[in-house]
Amino acid sequence: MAESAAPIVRAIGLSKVYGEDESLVRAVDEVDLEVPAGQTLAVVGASGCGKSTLLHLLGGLDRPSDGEVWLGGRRIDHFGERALARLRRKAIGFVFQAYHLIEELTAAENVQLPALLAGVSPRTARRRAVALLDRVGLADRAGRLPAELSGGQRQRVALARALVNEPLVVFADEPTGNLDSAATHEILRLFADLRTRGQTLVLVTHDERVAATADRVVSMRDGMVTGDTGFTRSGGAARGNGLYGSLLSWEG
Ligand SMILES: Nc1ncnc2c1ncn2[C@@H]1O[C@H](COP(=O)(O)OP(=O)(O)OP(=O)(O)O)[C@@H](O)[C@H]1O
Repeated sequence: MAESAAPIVRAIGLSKVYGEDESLVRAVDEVDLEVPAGQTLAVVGASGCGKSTLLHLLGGLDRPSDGEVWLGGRRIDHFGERALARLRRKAIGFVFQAYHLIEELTAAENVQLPALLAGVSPRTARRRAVALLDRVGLADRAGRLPAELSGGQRQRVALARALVNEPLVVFADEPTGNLDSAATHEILRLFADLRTRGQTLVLVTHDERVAATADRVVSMRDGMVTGDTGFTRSGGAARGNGLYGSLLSWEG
């Protein structure tokens, strides 16, 4: 079908330059990339090669110096700030190494927050949070503050939060970077579950165990893509609801 042909994430000649003259850094240098619906892409490479910058550009957290970013068939790199913020809130889930949970809010409140900000009713937001915390194995921790949770538990809350608006794509930046191997294993199990459900996922990682779970691994050096396994698994079934619901509501 025509709509399944458009990749969820697409970068064309994507570049980000910092500084100028002698201090000029090509953090991302003319990267072309496509991630079809339902695929998991891992981006690997040495520290400073541009992985996080690439992820930030793809997720609309940062603006490219040159090139194009497309999400769900729409070009987003020249969206205004408000449209970008709305897009991030409704159509993208982010998971960061440092969790970025709000310390004053309980696990359930942290998960609900992006839904409330996206205009979902409190009742629905609460229902989604309960279901997602259950899915990540934390139903019994819903009322705890982040400080009362382990690192692995915090990251599972962050993952539940990333999913609360049924995003088109989840971007994860070193999601296991602060975790021990048991907690890493648990996050990998949840990523595997996401793949089964057809969630498109792009993750940046140093960890070979994490990269090994992806359908495709792209390696970077000096801002450029220097290796690419290509997709090794045919695309999962893209979920109807979240996918098209998110698309339709971007500019709402
Ligand atoms: N705001 C900025 N200003 C100037 N240079 C920057 C900025 N952000 C990143 N850089 C530079 O861009 C390059 C790529 O950085 P980036 O953080 O994307 O790399 P990375 O591969 O994610 O590294 P790490 O694995 O250590 O997180 C580096 O040389 C970095 O110093």
